[in-house]
Amino acid sequence: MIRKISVVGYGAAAYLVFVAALLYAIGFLAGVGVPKGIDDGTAGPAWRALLVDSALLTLFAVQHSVMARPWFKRWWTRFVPAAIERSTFVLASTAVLVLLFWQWQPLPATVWSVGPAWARGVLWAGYALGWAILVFSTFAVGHFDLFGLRQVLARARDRHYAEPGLREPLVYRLVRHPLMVGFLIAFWAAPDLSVGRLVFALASTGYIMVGVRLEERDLRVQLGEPYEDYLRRVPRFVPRPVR
Ligand SMILES: C[S@@+](CC[C@H](N)C(=O)[O-])C[C@H]1O[C@@H](n2cnc3c(N)ncnc32)[C@H](O)[C@@H]1O
Repeated sequence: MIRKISVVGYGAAAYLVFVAALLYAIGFLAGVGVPKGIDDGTAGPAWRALLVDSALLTLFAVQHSVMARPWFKRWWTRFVPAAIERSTFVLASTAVLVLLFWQWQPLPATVWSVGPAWARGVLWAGYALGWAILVFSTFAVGHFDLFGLRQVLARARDRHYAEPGLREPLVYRLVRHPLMVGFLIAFWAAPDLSVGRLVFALASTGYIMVGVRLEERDLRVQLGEPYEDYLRRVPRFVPRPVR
């Protein structure tokens, strides 16, 4: 009983800290409502900031790519109980994000600053829309599986947890990676773009381009012909025009 409570508690704690980190990310990029935004802090030499920021972004990409691969999951579930594997992934992602928010070095020089109030309004709306698409897509593809909650609850009920098969709800019928589309919109819809935010947006966009290909390669193996068919029917990022 104590073991089951600990498993559920661990899963719930991992989920809650991740949600907190995601909320912080929204404020961090926008530079509002958080103690330290992406352009805050004392600007040191640009070369040092570039080095530190690139290292932080690389750490996130490596953690996310390696820990999400099936071969890594097979290996480390020999040490970590399968029920908390996803929650531990979520917790590790949060730890890297916190490190990034904390250690990010500002590069505050302006790349662009949009003048007209209406255009700024459109970009702020785009920023909000990007995050909304992202959150909506997590629920479409399986919010509770994605963040490890279904896995810990299955363990608490002595039920077998089976990974969900191919899903094509709502937005996943329009594009294969709506969640990443949400990120891309949020990263680029900036009324004011500093060099630091440009570095963040460029590196994240590059990583998304690589990350989705790794995910698709795994899903081809995992889901077989139905996924091959899905790849043929549904575009990666940009919906096909309605005919
Ligand atoms: C963070 S989500 C991102 C999903 C997708 N790349 C996107 O941008 O919307 C990653 C998880 O979604 C799962 N996934 C992606 N597409 C899926 C689909 N069509 N049906 C079921 N699971 C999917 C992957 O197996 C992976 O565990």
